[in-house]
Amino acid sequence: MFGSFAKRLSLPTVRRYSQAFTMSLKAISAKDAASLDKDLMDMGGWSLDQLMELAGLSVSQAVWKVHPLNAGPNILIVCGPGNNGGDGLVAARHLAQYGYKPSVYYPKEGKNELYQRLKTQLHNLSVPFITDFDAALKDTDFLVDAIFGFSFGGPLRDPFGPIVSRIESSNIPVLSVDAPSSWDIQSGPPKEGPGAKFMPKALISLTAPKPCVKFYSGRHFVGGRFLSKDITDKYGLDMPPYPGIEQVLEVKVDAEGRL
Ligand SMILES: NC(=O)C1=CN([C@@H]2O[C@H](COP(=O)(O)OP(=O)(O)OC[C@H]3O[C@@H](n4cnc5c(N)ncnc54)[C@H](O)[C@@H]3O)[C@@H](O)[C@H]2O)[C@@H](O)CC1
Ligand SMILES: [K+]
Repeated sequence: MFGSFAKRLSLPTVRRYSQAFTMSLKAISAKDAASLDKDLMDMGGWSLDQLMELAGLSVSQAVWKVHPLNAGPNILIVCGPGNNGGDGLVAARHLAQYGYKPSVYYPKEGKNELYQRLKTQLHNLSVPFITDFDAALKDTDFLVDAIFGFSFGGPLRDPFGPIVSRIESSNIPVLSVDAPSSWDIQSGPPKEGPGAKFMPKALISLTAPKPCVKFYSGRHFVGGRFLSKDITDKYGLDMPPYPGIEQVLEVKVDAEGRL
């Protein structure tokens, strides 16, 4: 029953503060990532709210590490219609609490009532929901790509093609949540069109890296500290050695970026 579904990333180096040590981390396919989520909720006693809260908290901490407050407070969080977008909404709330000035671009809102509650929380913190994306980009110091995660598939449908193109052609540093949006979860960046040249400055993989990280060459974090041993055993994953109270851990795939 507890088969190993995951592939091994070859010898990523895990940086732990100033200590560097080597470990192996395994990737999880999109199908297994969805199944793992379901297991956590159906059998593990978790609710989606809880998972999203921890995921979004990790995203906010990764922003802090890549783009500390003194590097510029204006963070634009671009949210998609699914749970990846939900992680972005949670992260926006934490970033506001840390003293950043986040704003959210949410061009196609998800239907889940959870997203509406997250929106209410942001309204209560006076976090703006912008509609003029081009104008917002001019005032943005750092961008969080929470458009699509492991359920993305196929060519980008509107309005997201032009949105990804604008992000790609801007010089704004980006943190992508779970996967660079527009990238196939298995086979990485599209050969042409929006996203073909998209290489975010940073990526946070939630739970475990997805296979597309072998095409990725920026700073890479893992987050989403909700795994238990039965789940890591079932999916053949590693428990990331998060130091102390940290919600994120920076990892480095080897120079060839091989899985
Ligand atoms: N265990 C975990 O790792 C957790 C993951 N979470 C997040 O949940 C994400 C997965 O969420 P979902 O399954 O809701 O899916 P996503 O948020 O990845 O995307 C689903 C949405 O994207 C749309 N979409 C898919 N392909 C498209 C295309 N080609 N063009 C336009 N729209 C497209 C779908 O219609 C759907 O609305 C993860 O990547 C992660 O960010 C957390 O929220 C909860 C815990
Ligand atoms: K993303």
